[in-house]
Formats: sequence, structure tokens, C-alpha cells
Amino acid sequence: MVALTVYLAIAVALCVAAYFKFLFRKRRENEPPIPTGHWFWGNGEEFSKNAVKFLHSTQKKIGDIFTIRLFNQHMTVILDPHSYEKFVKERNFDFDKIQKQVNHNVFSFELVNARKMLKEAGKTVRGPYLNKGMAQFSNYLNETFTEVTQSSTGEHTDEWKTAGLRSFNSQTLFASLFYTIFGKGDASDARFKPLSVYKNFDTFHKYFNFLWLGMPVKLFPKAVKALEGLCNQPTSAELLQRDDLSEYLRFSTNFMLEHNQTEQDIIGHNLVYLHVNYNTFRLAFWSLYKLLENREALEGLRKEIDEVVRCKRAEMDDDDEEIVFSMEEIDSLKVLDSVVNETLRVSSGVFVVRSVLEDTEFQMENGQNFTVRKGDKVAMYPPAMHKDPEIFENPDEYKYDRFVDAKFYKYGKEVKNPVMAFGALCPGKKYAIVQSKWFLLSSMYSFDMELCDGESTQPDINYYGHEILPPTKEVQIRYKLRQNIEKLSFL
Ligand code: HEM
Repeated sequence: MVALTVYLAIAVALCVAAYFKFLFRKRRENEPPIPTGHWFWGNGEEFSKNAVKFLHSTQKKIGDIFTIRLFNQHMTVILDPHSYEKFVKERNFDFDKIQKQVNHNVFSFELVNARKMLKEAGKTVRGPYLNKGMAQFSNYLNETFTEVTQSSTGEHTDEWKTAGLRSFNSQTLFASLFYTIFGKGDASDARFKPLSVYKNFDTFHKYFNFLWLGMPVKLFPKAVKALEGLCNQPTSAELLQRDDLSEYLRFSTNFMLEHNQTEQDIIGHNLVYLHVNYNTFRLAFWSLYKLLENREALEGLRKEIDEVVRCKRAEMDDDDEEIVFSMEEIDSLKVLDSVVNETLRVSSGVFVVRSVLEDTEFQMENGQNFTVRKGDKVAMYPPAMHKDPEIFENPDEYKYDRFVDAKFYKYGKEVKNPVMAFGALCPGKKYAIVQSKWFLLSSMYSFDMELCDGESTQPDINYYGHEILPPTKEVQIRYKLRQNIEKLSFL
């Protein structure tokens, strides 16, 4: 009995010590305020129920900067959009640890000399490389558009067809992204094909937040099975032999081989690359869905597209078979640009998050100073700013032309980066945006499309933390090829 009492006393003492070490926090002088939360979970429950709602109500009570606790992780959240540039430039706020955590916990590898690799590889998705990649992408997209309008016997049909919107996008956009990244390879090789990779990726992504936080993948048998399928890839030598392999993967694979990384590491890195590109797939889903849901938006965009095509057609010679667009022409389409920005605003779920390397004096843009504690995380949360009613009037409403010639203000001052969905470091921002624009332009021009009766969905807030949120469910659409259309291609 005495022994039992002693064990119990030790256990209680250990629990109390663990509580004070990992969970309890006494605010030090000059640190940001701490909102009240559950003694054990901290602010985790309110945060996971609806992060944006929780952050908005805390902001109202205690200001633009505060430190929340998500179980044992303390995170300082900054919700002043004007402080964004100071946040991304602060050297003690580090992204490398986060990037390593994703590579290690989710894709089981470590990237040697990661900063150099990412910096150099990032150059291969910009400038002239971008045009080469886009030309490939637009060709693949045209091929897939032909495939999805074939009847079951393989003939072209003008009939209405019904499909899930994600399924339609997986056969068109995802397949085109996939081939642009990995090249086409040997058609008779059944390994690593877009549709099976898409299905496995879709399953695997459901567990992303758990894996990222460090839970072992073995706890999730469906994720293990999906990952096995995803790892069944061609070898690095086979990929490097493909002429149409993307420059990004060519560079990164050679870099990793030079640094003696294993085939398994290269496979893991290929999956990370696919993972970042998967955001473009999700963005395209919301871009199309929102247009189909809002007839006025669809007609507004189609008017802009039909007009530009009409002008281009008037300039064509009789023997021209394709209508060709340049990057500048795509960039000049204001409604298309606004549709993509508005879609990013309503569907982004990402935290722009950093690890705090040292106790850091952080000065907000309004001159207030706060000390952010070493070992904590510090973050800006775009979805909360994207839904700030002071910046965006009626923020819950989708307004397709919201960004046409518009400026946005907070505290009476213009917000320089009203849409922050790409954070500061994403090298693929321009690529993802121009691919999404091209996909929208081509599909709006090529297809009549509508949502089937009663179909609707919304961004799934259980996935807050993902760059672009997935939908709560699939929706069914009807589509058919429009009459008298030309082939579109990218210069
Ligand atoms: C809609 C599409 C995309 C969204 C919303 C998105 C968003 C993001 C965000 C929020 C980050 C973290 C940045 C930060 O914390 O400052 C990031 C990082 C990154 N993204 Fe993207 N991304 C997209 C597409 C792409 C594409 C197409 C590529 C391909 C090149 C790409 C490559 C990367 C890489 C390599 C990083 C890590 C950068 C580093 O560690 O320095 N992303 N992305």
C-alpha cells in the first residue's frame, strides 16, 4: 500500500513537472499577449473547430499579435498585413526547419544542401523555362481535352457528358501537370501513370497534417498502401533519359546524385515536387467550381475570353490552325486575373510559418515592439487576413471581379499583398498562376459546362494548414465541346 502511494505520488509529480515544462507559460515582459485556453489542450480545440473564426475573435479582444498554444506548441500569430514584409525578412524566423520536417516526417528523406538546391532549382520554373514548360503543358492539355470528349467507343462526340468535377480535372489538368513534370516515358510501362498516382495522392493527402506533426505513417494503413503505390516510380536513370523531363526534376535529380543521395531519397523528393504541384490542381478545382456556381462570373469571364479570341482570329492568316497566346497576353486579361486571385482568397488554407531561432525583438509596422520566444513558431495566417471585412467587403461572398483595378486598405493604409496564398518563398507562384489561368481559359473556351442540379460543395476547413483546401465532397458536372472552336496553344 505504501509502495503504491509512493508510485502515485511520483506519477503525479512527473505529470505536474511535464505540465509546467511543456504546457504552462508565464508571459515574460514585452512578449505578445496570450489568449485564455484550456489548461491541457491550450487553444487547440477552438482552433481546429474554425481557425479563422477563433483568430478573428482573439484579434478583436487582444490585438494583431498574440501567442496561442496548440497542445504543446506555442505559436505567435501576427495578423497585421502591413507587418508581412518585416515578418518574411526577419532572419531569426526560419523556414528550413519546417521544410525539413515535411521532407522527413511525410516523405521520409532529408535533402542534402537543401537551401542551395531549392534556390537553383527554383530558377528552372521562371523566365524562359516557364515558356517551355507552358508550351508542353498546353499541348498535353489539348490531348486530354480530346480524350474526355470521346465516346465509350473512342469516337469524338458532341453530346453532353456527365462526370465528377475532380474526376474531370484529374483526367485533364492533373494528367497534363504530371506529364509536364515527369515526361511521358514508355507508354507500355504501366508504372507511375497519372490517374493511379492521382488516386494514391488523394488518399495520402488526407493524412498529411498527422504525418507532418510527426505521427508514424504505420498508424494509417490506407496511407501506407497509397505511399507504396506512389513510390513505385521509374529509376532516376530512366527519368533522366526522358527528353521531356521537367528542368526542375532534371536539375534536382542530378544535384541529389552528386550529393550521393539514394534512389529512395530521390523518390521522396519527386513526391514533394508532385505535392507542391498538387496545389495547382486544387486551385483549378475552386476556380472552375466557383464559376459554375456563379453564372454571372462565368459569363463575365467568357465574355473576356471570347473577345480576345475574336480579335486574335481577325489577325490570323487563312492557313493558321491554332490560336496562339503569349505570356504577356495571358497576363493582360484582367477578369481572368481577378478570378484567380479571388479563388485563392476564398480557398487558401495555409499558414506562413517559421521557427524562431533566437529570442527576437519584432517590430510591428505600427512601431510596437514585441519579443518572440526562441523555440516557438511564428506565423502569419493568410486565410484570416483574406476574410478580414475591413480589407475585403463582404469577405464571405465570392466576387469574380473583386480584383479588377482594385486596391485594398487596412487601418486606412493600402495593403501591399492582399493575397498571400504563396507565402514569400514559393518559387512556383508564377508557374502555378499561369497554369491555372491557361486551364481556365482553355476549358471556358472549349466547353459548355454546368453543375448538375443540386450539386454544391465548400472548402473543407478540417484541412486548414494545407496550401489550398480540398472540397468537402465531389460535385457532378455536365460538359460538352463548344461548336466552331479552334485549337489554343501557348507560345
Ligand atoms: C496553387 C499553387 C501553389 C500554392 C498555393 C503554393 C504555396 C506555397 C507556400 C504557402 C509555400 C511556403 C512559402 C512560405 O512559407 O514562405 C510554398 C513553398 C514552396 N513551393 Fe509552392 N505553392 C504552389 C505551387 C507550387 C508549384 C507549382 C511549385 C513548383 C515549382 C512550388 C514549389 C514550392 C517549393 C519548392 C516550396 C519550398 C520553398 C523553400 O523551401 O524555399 N509551389 N508554396
